[in-house]
Amino acid sequence: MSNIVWHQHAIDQAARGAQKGQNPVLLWFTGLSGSGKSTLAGALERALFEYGFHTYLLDGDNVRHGLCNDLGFSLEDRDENLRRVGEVAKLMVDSGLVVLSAFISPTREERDRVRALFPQGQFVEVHVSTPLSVCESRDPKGLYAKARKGEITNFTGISSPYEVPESAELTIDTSKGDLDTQVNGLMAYLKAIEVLNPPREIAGAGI
Ligand SMILES: Nc1ncnc2c1ncn2[C@@H]1O[C@H](COP(=O)(O)OS(=O)(=O)O)[C@@H](OP(=O)(O)O)[C@H]1O
Ligand SMILES: Nc1ncnc2c1ncn2[C@@H]1O[C@H](COP(=O)(O)OP(=O)(O)O)[C@@H](O)[C@H]1O
Repeated sequence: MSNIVWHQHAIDQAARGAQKGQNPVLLWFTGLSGSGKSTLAGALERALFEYGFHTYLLDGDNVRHGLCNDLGFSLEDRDENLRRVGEVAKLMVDSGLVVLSAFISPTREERDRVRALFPQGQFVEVHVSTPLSVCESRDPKGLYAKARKGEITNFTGISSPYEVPESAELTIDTSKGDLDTQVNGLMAYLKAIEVLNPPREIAGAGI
C-alpha cells in the first residue's frame, strides 16, 4: 500500500446522495439457503424503487456468475467472496445508492469485516432467521436433498457452519407472517433511520 495516496475528489458520497434525495446505506441480508433472503431483498427493492429510491441489489447467486465465478464454497472461498462483495457494496454506497445484498455470509467474522468498512449506522444487518427445518422443507433448488445424500459438500447448515448473528439490527423469520408485512416493517425501519432525505411519507409502512 505504500506509495499509494487516496485522492479526495470534489463530488463525494454526501453530494451524490443529496442529488438522489436519500442517505446511502447498505442492507445486508444474511441467512441459510432458502431462508428468504433474495425474496425479501427483492420485494424491498421493488418497494423502494416504486417510492423513487435509487437502489441496487447484489445477490449471491448472481455475483457468483461473474465477479466471483472463480470461487467455491470452502470457508476460504466464502471469505474472499464476501471480501469482494463488501468492497463492491462500499463503492455502490459511495455512489449514493441504497444497496441491498443477499448472501449467506455464514460467519460473524466475515459479516463484521464488511460492517467495519462503513461508518456507524450505514451497515444494517438483517438476519433472515428462518429455521433450518423450514429451509430444508422448502428446498426450492433441491440442494438440501443433494447435501443430505453427500452429493454437495460444505453445504451451509448441513456440512458447513452458519453462525447466528448476535447483534443484527433486524431479525425476520419468513416462516411467520407475510411478505408485505415484512417489507412494510423494513420500510418503517428505513424511514426511522432517515434514509429518505428529505423525509417523505411511506404509505403502508404503518407510520
Ligand atoms: N455448498 C453450498 N453451501 C451453500 N450454498 C450453496 C452451496 N453450493 C451452492 N450453493 C448456492 O450458492 C448460494 C450461496 O452463495 P453465497 O455467495 O450467498 O454464499 S456465501 O455467502 O459465500 O457463503 C446459495 O443460494 P441461496 O439459496 O440463495 O442462499 C445456493 O443456491
Ligand atoms: N417472506 C416469505 N414468506 C414466505 N415464504 C417465503 C418468503 N421468502 C421466501 N419464501 C419461500 O422460500 C423459498 C426460498 O426463498 P429465497 O428468497 O430463494 O431464499 P434464499 O435467497 O435465502 O435462498 C422461496 O422459493 C419461497 O417459497
